[in-house]
Amino acid sequence: MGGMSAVIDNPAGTFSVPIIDISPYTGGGSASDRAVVAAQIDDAASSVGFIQIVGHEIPIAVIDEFTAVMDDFFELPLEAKKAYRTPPEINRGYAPPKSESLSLSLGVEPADRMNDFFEAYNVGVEATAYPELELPEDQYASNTWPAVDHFEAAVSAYFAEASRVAHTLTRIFAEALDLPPDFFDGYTDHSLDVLRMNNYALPPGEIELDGELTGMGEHTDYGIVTVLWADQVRGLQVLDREGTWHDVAPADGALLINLGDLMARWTNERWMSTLHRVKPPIVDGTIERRRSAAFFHDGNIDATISTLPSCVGAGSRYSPITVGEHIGAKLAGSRAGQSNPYARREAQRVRQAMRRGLGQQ
Ligand SMILES: O=C(O)CCC(=O)C(=O)O
Ligand SMILES: [Fe+2]
Repeated sequence: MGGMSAVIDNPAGTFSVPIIDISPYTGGGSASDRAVVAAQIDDAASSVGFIQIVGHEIPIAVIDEFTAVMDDFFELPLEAKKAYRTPPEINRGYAPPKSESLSLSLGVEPADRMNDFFEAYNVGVEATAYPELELPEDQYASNTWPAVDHFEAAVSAYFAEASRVAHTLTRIFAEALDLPPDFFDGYTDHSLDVLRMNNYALPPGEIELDGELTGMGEHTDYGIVTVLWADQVRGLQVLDREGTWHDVAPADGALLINLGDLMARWTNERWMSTLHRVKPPIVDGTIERRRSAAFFHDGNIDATISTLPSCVGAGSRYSPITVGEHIGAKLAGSRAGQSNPYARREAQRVRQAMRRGLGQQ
């Protein structure tokens, strides 16, 4: 297939990402209102793995200020942005276009290894936030803040809100999985959380368009749950259980959430860590700019994730793993170009979808 091909439209009525109002948990609802939300989450997590949430109560002003400083940063010249690069093993700061390959986080080798054209800026939880715990400073690394007016304050304000939403979600998950309400607290009280701000844009003439170029390669997210803010420019695609990719964009005011690998491991795949990717949205032969921000709630680095007793069923598909081991192998794939040998199940699904979907790339 020569050149870049178009993104497919969703076949009408066959796939949708459910919208769930979580206000009974954020605003105080009755036990029965909450039980309804938990049941909806269980259903969506089992069938799609991507959910739109409303009632999250992140103030619009926080989101507006956050996206404005994100834009201010990405508008800087490339050389200025590169001053904020960090070594691949430190998941912080600026990542230029084509410096990462998400499909290597799955052990799927793309033809041209580093072909994801998104650029990103990462901030995360620092070891100094928990002085009594002596957390490893390479994973809980210090943030670098770019010299952009108001950036640190606006990003930190959004980070705190996204973190609150992620913790609320784990409360809902506990109820949905018939666990004690505080079940996840002991796994997430110094959670290794990272906010990745993504910008998908190609400066004219800078990067050759070829058949391999992609916005962000197919991947599953690594942790417990991702809270994803995205603008409404198309590009994000989600793989359904039958192996078909579908365009997904958030409804007005909604945040997308998706479950990561650790939740799939915990639930023995009762809940799905859904494969997704970002295709370049091409309008009149040029790539339309798109932005997103993924808040990854990954759990305590020293927590061990073993299949929940209620989900073992006929046997567990996964052996216990620590959050640190799992996230380390994933990041070595995406950021340092070392193909992840542990993601055989996900890689197999991607290859199957590639074979089945040759006409729909
Ligand atoms: O840009 C998007 O909508 C998705 C981003 C994403 O999947 C990620 O950062 O892990
Ligand atoms: Fe993702």
